[in-house]
Amino acid sequence: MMAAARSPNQIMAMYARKKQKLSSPEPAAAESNPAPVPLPAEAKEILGQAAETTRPVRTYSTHPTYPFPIADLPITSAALQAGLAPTSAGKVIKKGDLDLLYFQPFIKSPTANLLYKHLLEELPWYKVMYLARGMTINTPRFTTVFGLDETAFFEPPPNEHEDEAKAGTHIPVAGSRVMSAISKQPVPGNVYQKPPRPIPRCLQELKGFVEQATNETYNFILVNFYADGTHSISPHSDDESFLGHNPCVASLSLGGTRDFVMKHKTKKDLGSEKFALRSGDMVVMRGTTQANWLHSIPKRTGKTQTTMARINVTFRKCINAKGSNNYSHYNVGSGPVHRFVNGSMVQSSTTD
Ligand SMILES: O=C(O)CCC(=O)C(=O)O
Ligand SMILES: [Fe+2]
Repeated sequence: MMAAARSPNQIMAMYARKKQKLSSPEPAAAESNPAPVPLPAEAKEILGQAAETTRPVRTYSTHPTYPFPIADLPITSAALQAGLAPTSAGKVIKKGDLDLLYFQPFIKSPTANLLYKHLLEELPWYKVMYLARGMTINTPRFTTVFGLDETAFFEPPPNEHEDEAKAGTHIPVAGSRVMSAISKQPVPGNVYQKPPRPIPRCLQELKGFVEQATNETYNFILVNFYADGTHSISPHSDDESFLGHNPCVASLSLGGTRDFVMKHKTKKDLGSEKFALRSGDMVVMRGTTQANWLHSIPKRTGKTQTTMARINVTFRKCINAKGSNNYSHYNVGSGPVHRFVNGSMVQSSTTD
C-alpha cells in the first residue's frame, strides 16, 4: 500500500518515532547549520590532500520506507570514480554457454574498504525467514534490497519543500508515491505487497559506474552480508521470468575473500568453476549464463573455516511487479531490522 505524500517535517517526525524503537545510535536530525563531521580515516587515505573531493558535511538519503536515514558516501562521485581500477574492460570468460565478465578488481583498495564499511554500517539489514514446501527457511546471511521494476517509478520529492530539503542534511531520494510508467497515475494499492524502497544515493552512485563499465542499466540492487563462513548462498540461478530473457547480473564483492562456485545445470562433466572473489572484484553474469549455470557461495566451516565478513552487491534489471514483490519478500521480509553498530549486528524491536 502506498502512503500518502508527506512533508519533510512529517518524515522527520516519523524517523524520530522509529529512532526511539531502534536500539542503535542514530544520526543527528536535520539542522539548519550542520556541523562538519570528520571523514573516516579511509577517506583521508584515498583522497590525500585533495579537499575538493571530500564532502564537508554528512548528508543522508531519506524516504518514508526506510527504517532510518541512510548516510550518503563521505567522498564525492569524482573521488569514487578515482577509486575505480584503471582497466576499463574486464576479462571475458566464455566456455560454451558460460559468459562472464570478470573485473579483478573493479574498485581499488582502499575505496573498496571504505564502501564495505559504509554499506555495513549505514544500510538496514534483515535476516529473513520464509516458508517453502511447508518448512521454515532461515536465510543464512543478512540481506537488504532497494529498487523498483520497469513498470513504475517514484514520484519526485515535493517541489515546495526543495529549499527546506537542500538547507538540511536529510534529503529525500524520492517522493512517497509509486506511479505507473504507463498511466502516470499512482499504482493501485494491491500491486505491491510491501512499499518498494528507492535506491539510496550511496548505492545510486555506485550503480552509475557499474552501468558504465558493463554497458547495461539496472533498477534493482540486492545486498548480501556474510558475517563469517557459516553464512552462504546455496546453488541457484537468477533467471526468474521477471528478469527477462538472458538477464545480466553484475555482482560486486567487498570485504573478505569468499569462493564463488559455478556448476552447469545439466552437463556434470564440465565440473565446476571456482573464483576466489576479493574485495573490489566484480563478476558480471551475462547472456545464457543464468539459463545454464548455477552459482553459489558455499559455507566455509570446519577445515575450510573463515571468520572473514563479506558484502556482495548485485545489480539487476527487473521488468515487472512480480520481481519487486519477490525481492522484498526474500530480502526484507516482515521481521525486525538490524543495524551494524560498534562491530556487531544489533536487532531492533520493530518490524521495519
Ligand atoms: O554473494 C555472491 O557473490 C552471490 C550472491 C547471489 O548470487 C545473489 O544474491 O543472487
Ligand atoms: Fe545469484
